[in-house]
Amino acid sequence: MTNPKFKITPLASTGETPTTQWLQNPKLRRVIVGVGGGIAAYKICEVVSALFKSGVEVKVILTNSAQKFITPLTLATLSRHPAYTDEMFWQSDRSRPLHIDLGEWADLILIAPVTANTLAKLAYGLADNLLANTVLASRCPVLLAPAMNTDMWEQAVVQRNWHQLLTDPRYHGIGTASGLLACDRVGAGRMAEPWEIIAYVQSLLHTAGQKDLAGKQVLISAGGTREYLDPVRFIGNPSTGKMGLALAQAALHRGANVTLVHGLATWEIPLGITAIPVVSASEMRSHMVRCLSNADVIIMSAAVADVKPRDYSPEKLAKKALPEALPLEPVPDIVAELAQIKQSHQRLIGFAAQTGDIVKPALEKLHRKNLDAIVANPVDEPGSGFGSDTNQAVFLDKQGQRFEIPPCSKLEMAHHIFDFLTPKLTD
Ligand SMILES: Cc1cc2nc3c(=O)[nH]c(=O)nc-3n(C[C@H](O)[C@H](O)[C@H](O)COP(=O)(O)O)c2cc1C
Ligand SMILES: CC(C)(COP(=O)(O)O)[C@@H](O)C(=O)NCCC(=O)NCCS
Ligand SMILES: [Mg+2]
Repeated sequence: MTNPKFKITPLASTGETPTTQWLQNPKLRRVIVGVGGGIAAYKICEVVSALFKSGVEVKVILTNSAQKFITPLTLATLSRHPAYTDEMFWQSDRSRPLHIDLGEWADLILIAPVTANTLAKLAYGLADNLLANTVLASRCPVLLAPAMNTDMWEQAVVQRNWHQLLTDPRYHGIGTASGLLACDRVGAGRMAEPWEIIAYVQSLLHTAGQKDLAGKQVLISAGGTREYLDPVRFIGNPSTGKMGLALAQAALHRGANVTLVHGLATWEIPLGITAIPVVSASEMRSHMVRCLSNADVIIMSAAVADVKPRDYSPEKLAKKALPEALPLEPVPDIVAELAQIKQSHQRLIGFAAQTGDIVKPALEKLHRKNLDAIVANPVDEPGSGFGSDTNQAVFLDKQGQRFEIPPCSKLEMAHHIFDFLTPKLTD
């Protein structure tokens, strides 16, 4: 059965987790979801449903233990395919072994939750069930999202298996979060959330699992800055940092080490990203300058307030004490300063949020601030700019190359930018 391409209505934002990022035209679209026997398996129903709705074709394999937690019927119904189990693995009415068919079919295998048991099997190449056999009978990328009790996760043998597996370029790992576990412990071992897993899958379908940013340091600024007049009033802008978040996710999923300096993000930070929250432009400046020396790629997608109130009152000003005209002064021009102090091998990309003609002012900013490239972003078009989950842009570089990024998810736009930049990076 083929999967009709559904038109996706973006999920409503809760303001706490980023909404799911969709790729409109993933190059690859066949995903096997392998489910291990852990309580976090309950979250995989949402992943399977969301992937199906995004136009991805999904087939699910459940281990015997997974079936103690969720049923094959649920996952068969959500994926619109049979849910595959060890019982089917041993059936004698097939013309070809099931694990060979499934292994050849898959563009990507997601295993979530990965149990300590399945991790050990994968690390040692054991193959005593349908899932492990399918992994060995395929060559596509494998994305692992482990979940377990903290003591289990922190066992030397489990950590050894985890790190061992990730040395194989085929494997991508999301790692675990710290927080409340089902055994009431608070610690490491929580599975990544569905929105993180889904974005990772979408990225790997775009890149075919290429870790083309492995060993690279990517420094990104995101979100709006705030310049306070007193403790309750500020000059700011509507930037939510979603574009910077998408850039950070795309770079992470391509193997980079990512540092994200962000102004007041309302969303959770994905696992694996080093995040530095800031409020004002001068705080953002000091972190960007401090982190600059290690970076191979620097992307300034933050919307920095250009000016700040000249005077700051540490006490809330009474309404009647507010001045009629607010004296302003400029804030540091972060991108211009980074352009001045960066070395020639470092690539600096700016963003220009524009209305009306987006190209002319962006080109002017590219040259005036001596950037390597600029992303001209029409903030007055529907479905692009501040707060939206989609975007569109014109990418311009200082060599005069130019390409248009049509309306797409911010994650997809981030991948278009890295598709262009990455081959040009020096080793
Ligand atoms: C209630 C319960 C919860 C469990 N949760 C986890 C878990 O979160 N992570 C894990 O690695 N194992 C967990 N286990 C143990 C696995 O189910 C067990 O190791 C099983 O053999 C895993 O099989 P599989 O890797 O084939 O799915 C849990 C077991 C029970 C009974
Ligand atoms: C179990 C759960 C998915 C619950 O998540 P939730 O608090 O978001 O509902 C999360 O705590 C998790 O991923 N835990 C790791 C696995 C675990 O707790 N295993 C059982 C410990 S014995
Ligand atoms: Mg500006």
